[in-house]
Amino acid sequence: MTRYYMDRYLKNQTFYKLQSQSIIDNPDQRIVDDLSSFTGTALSFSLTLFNAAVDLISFSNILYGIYPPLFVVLLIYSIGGTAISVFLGKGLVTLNFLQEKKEADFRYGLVRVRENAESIAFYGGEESEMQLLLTRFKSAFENLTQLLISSRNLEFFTSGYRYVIQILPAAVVAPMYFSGKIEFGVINQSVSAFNHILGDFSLIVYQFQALSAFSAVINRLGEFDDVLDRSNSKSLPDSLEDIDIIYKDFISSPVFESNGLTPQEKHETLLEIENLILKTPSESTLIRDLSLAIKQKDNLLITGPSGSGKTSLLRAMAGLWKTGTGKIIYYVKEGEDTEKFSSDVNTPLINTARDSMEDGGKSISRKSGIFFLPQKPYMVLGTLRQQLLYPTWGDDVVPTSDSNEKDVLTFLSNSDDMNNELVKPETDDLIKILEDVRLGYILARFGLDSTHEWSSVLSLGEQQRLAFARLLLSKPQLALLDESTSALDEANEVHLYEKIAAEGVTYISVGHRSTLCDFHDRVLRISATDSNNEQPNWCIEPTRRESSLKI
Ligand SMILES: Nc1ncnc2c1ncn2[C@@H]1O[C@H](COP(=O)(O)OP(=O)(O)OP(=O)(O)O)[C@@H](O)[C@H]1O
Repeated sequence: MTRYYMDRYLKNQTFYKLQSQSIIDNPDQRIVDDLSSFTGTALSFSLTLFNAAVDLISFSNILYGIYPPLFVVLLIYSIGGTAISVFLGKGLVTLNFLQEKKEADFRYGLVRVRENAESIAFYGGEESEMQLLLTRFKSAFENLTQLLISSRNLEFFTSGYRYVIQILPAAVVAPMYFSGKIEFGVINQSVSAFNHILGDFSLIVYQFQALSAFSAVINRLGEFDDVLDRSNSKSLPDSLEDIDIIYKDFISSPVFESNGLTPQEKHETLLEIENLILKTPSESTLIRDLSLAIKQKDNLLITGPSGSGKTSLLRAMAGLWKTGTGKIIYYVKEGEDTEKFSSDVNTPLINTARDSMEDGGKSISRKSGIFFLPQKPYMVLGTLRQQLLYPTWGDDVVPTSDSNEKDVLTFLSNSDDMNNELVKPETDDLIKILEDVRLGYILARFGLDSTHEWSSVLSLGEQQRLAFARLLLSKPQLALLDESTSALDEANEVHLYEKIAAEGVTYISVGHRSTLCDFHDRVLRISATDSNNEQPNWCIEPTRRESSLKI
């Protein structure tokens, strides 16, 4: 079940949608704790139910044989008891549900302190953190108090229910003994049979607290399941308003003659954007009517004031945001995704991003030789080698310490071959790449195979260079760089751009620095939208480098 839920959670960028739109609380807790309680409790309840059924069949015969009315009274008593306990304990389901949520919120608060330890320490924010955490803890504690009070009331009833009835079998059967109808041993026999049947009929009363916790778990899992289904469902059509991401065969891409200087050289288009209107999820327009084409080695710089929508444009290109209209067309090299793209040049197979991503839930970048470097460098948990191989050779990110482990837990291993096009780099290649991005010195410090908290032990600039090392290893056709050199000095910035250009990677960068113009051919300037003005809020200009080439 864990594998099944994680699969759907990571498919189609569902984890991103859940997080960015705050659709559901604590999915991690649902996958770890709720699944564990669900399977454990479901198993133990099934066994209890089975035991009760066998018990009931065996002892009903005995009791019914001794005195049938006793059996009927017992049945009525347990039905009444069940109804009262359901009435008394009905609040427990909600309280258990909230308890799970509040404890998970508290735990998440502590995780955030751990993850942002340095920033909090710099701010000296211990007191505020303490207050925030105490608020969360208090909320969980108060809910637990309510839960205990409700449980106590229910427990009073359950105990009374259990003991008050004990006198009944003896009281009913004893006169029969004194009148000589039955033998003495039958009194004991009837008390024992009575108690067994009472236990079987009173399953709900005795297990009410466990059952209410179980229903809270079922509610949380059900809610999670619905959200995952909605996010992954093929049957849900994208609204007509959505941005379409389309893949076409690279061969079908329009061929452009390059700028008059080298007429014999031809450049294929890698990306076309047609009439794109980009909106935030809250529907405010960021970019109006954008159309552009990116051909090979035609590097574009996107600039504009903070908050104008530069990163959002990359989000739309990555398929993370779909709000708006228009088309984003990628021309993918033949063979990059042979099972999906027709080799027939005349009838190139077109897929929307939705269809494409349904196939094993792979992201756009994984499918089509496109590499995104996000604004916040991301360091995976693991060794330096795993940092470098991420995400292109993602199956190597999880080391198996025990060679038998894979055979035993086959259902846990990922059968998808993540990238069979590219040859996996050897140790020497990794060392060379580190030196290429001027990170050779961290090898001496950490080695390739020791595990560290990389986002703490590496500076931001080092993490950005490591991200470039990943890019260079993946050798994509097109790289989308979101302020990915913002923490670097100019010398390193120049060096990295020269490296990716030398690898023949076409790139689109987002950035504010004027020095970036030197590595790009055109600039797309986005300005803030004005609700009174329906004109496009962007323009494309050649950079100084491009202008000087023309002169
Ligand atoms: N999940 C979201 N829901 C609603 N609005 C959002 C969301 N994420 C970002 N925005 C808004 O969209 C606008 C554009 O954000 P974006 O991150 O694209 O800006 P940017 O141009 O890259 O800015 P910067 O240069 O500061 O990085 C901002 O006004 C931001 O507040």
